Amino acid sequence: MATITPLRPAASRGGAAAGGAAQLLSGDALRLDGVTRAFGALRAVDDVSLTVAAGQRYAILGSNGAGKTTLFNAVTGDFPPTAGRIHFFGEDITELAPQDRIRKGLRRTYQSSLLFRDLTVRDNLFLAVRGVASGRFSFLRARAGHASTRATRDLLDRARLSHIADERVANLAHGQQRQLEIGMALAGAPRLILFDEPAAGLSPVERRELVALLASLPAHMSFVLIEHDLDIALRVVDRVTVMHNGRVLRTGTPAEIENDAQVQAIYMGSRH
Ligand SMILES: Nc1ncnc2c1ncn2[C@@H]1O[C@H](COP(=O)(O)OP(=O)(O)OP(=O)(O)O)[C@@H](O)[C@H]1O
Repeated sequence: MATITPLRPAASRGGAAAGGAAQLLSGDALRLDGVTRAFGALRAVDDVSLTVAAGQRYAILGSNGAGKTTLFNAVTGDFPPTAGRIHFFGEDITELAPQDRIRKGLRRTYQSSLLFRDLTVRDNLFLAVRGVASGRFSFLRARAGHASTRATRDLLDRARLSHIADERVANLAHGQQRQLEIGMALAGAPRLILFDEPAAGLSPVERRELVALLASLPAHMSFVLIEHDLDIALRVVDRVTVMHNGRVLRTGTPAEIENDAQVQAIYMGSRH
């Protein structure tokens, strides 16, 4: 297997060299202690413990049904854990409603698109900005120069979509739609974003654009990525957890995971 070089090693982002950003990068963004989610007799997530440091980029790998999306649902509160605790920047959020987790700076994207297909790229981002700001979606147009309009312009830049700002979403290529979903997750200064298979269905060119977009996210922003494409996952993250049958099989650096015999046997043998 080819050696994969991370685009931005963790050491280049944190520590004293980061100056004012160092404070933002201290501590843990997310800590899971024995998180379990049962559906009847099935333990879709079974006693998972892991820590995502502030500013860290993290990947969850695993074959179909390993429990990756269920783990995201436990963190966001969509399907709260049936056992275990979740801490977000030091605060226990296990019992919080999903909307309250969003207010604290937690975001996610979904495997299936939640975009408004008949609206433009700009309007989708505008609604995301307004939704986060007010705690609900607002269809009122802000006047030009309003903070929401400025924030929308900033998101267009961040998501690398300024050149198609006024295009209807229905007319976008699949890769551009996934970029837009990432742009919407960036609304309202998130502290941690959970990306659920952002590269699914993308062409090789679109995958390169996605990797560049993820690598360009602000250094203080932590993210956790579910990804089947190992090359993408290992290029953009600092740390990896491999899940199997709801449990943690292995946690380590991309290089450790890449060279782990058990991971290769269980995960890479079934990779698609
Ligand atoms: N709402 C639910 N009710 C019952 N079972 C569920 C529910 N959600 C997930 N499961 C089951 O939990 C297990 C883990 O599913 P999950 O979607 O978390 O896996 P995954 O690793 O994300 O898989 P994939 O890569 O295919 O998305 C599966 O057996 C699935 O059928």
